[in-house]
Amino acid sequence: MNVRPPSDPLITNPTLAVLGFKRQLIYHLHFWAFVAIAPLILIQWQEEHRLLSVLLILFCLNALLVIACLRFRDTYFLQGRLFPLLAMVAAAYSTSINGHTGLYWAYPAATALFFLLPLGEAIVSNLVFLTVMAVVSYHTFPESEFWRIAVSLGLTCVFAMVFAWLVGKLQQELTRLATTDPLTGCLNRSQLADILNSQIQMRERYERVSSLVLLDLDHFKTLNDRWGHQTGDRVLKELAVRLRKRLRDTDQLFRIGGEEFMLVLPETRERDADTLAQQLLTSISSQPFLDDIKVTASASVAEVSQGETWSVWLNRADQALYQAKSQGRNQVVDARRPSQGGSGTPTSTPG
Ligand SMILES: Nc1nc2c(ncn2[C@@H]2O[C@H](COP(=O)(O)OP(=O)(O)OP(=O)(O)O)[C@@H](O)[C@H]2O)c(=O)[nH]1
Repeated sequence: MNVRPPSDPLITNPTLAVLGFKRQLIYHLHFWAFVAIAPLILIQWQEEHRLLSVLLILFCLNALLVIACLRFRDTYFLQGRLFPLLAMVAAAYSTSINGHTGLYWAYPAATALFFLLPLGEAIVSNLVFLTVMAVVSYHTFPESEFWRIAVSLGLTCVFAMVFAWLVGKLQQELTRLATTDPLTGCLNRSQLADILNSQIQMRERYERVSSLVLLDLDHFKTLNDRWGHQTGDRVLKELAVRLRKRLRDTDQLFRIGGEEFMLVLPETRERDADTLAQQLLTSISSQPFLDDIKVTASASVAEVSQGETWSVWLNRADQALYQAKSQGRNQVVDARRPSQGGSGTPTSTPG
């Protein structure tokens, strides 16, 4: 898991907000576990439980390393795998030699697993842990107590699992809500910079070329005025469906303004993006929306160029779209390259 911390306290990217939450959780679990466990090293050492003391020393060292890596290197040391392993082994061993005083630690250990490991891994680890604890308890405590321990520890695991599962689902749902446009289901602007930047990196590192298409409905204000805002909304919804039908799984569709959409097309040269844009404009103009509303759109195409930033790339596409509008609409204009002077290249107008 990448746990790069958000440097800006006013985060606008939902993915970064979730990473920030996970980072805090990992940080606090390790910090407070360290505070609670460190004194026990001395106590167990004085009681001549050397092996347990060594396990606790390893646990505390791991906690310190995780905290230091998060703080100074923005990485998650060994992906948090050592905490659950050491906590489970130490709790089981401590129960076998200390009885109840060791058993108490099994409860926080079982709970912590669900917040540190991916859910599937946490469930498997906890099943192993429960089995080990059941065997140890069976040999350490009277039978009546063994059942109480098995059921109460099992119930603790179920509660923690349900809670962690729901928090995970809530995170996913909130991220989805924050990254998509509720009307059309397209991506909104929140991840625009990240996604364009990732295409730029593909260009810089692997010479893989992506293009973007901006598409804007023509005279949408007139449509709204004539048919009403709700009908306008339904047209936008239908437009998103038509666009999505024509795209590949790897393409991404954004709604970046009222009636303006952006398509990010990985591994696509300007020529092919232009062909696609032409086909999209034809599919919009040739078939009326909601059965009898005729609509046209204008589009621009821009292939990413060496060394440009996402905002320059988008700005080139914007200029070309402006040109398509000013030249009469219902047409595609290819953006001029940074090295080229003059204006963009108009391509054919759909029939
Ligand atoms: N129905 C609906 N209308 C919207 C929404 N968002 C923005 N609009 C409207 O879209 C219209 C955009 O108008 P303009 O920017 O003038 O663009 P246009 O009329 O399409 O003109 P050109 O782009 O120059 O062809 C405005 O009337 C906005 O109110 C929306 O979510 N639903």
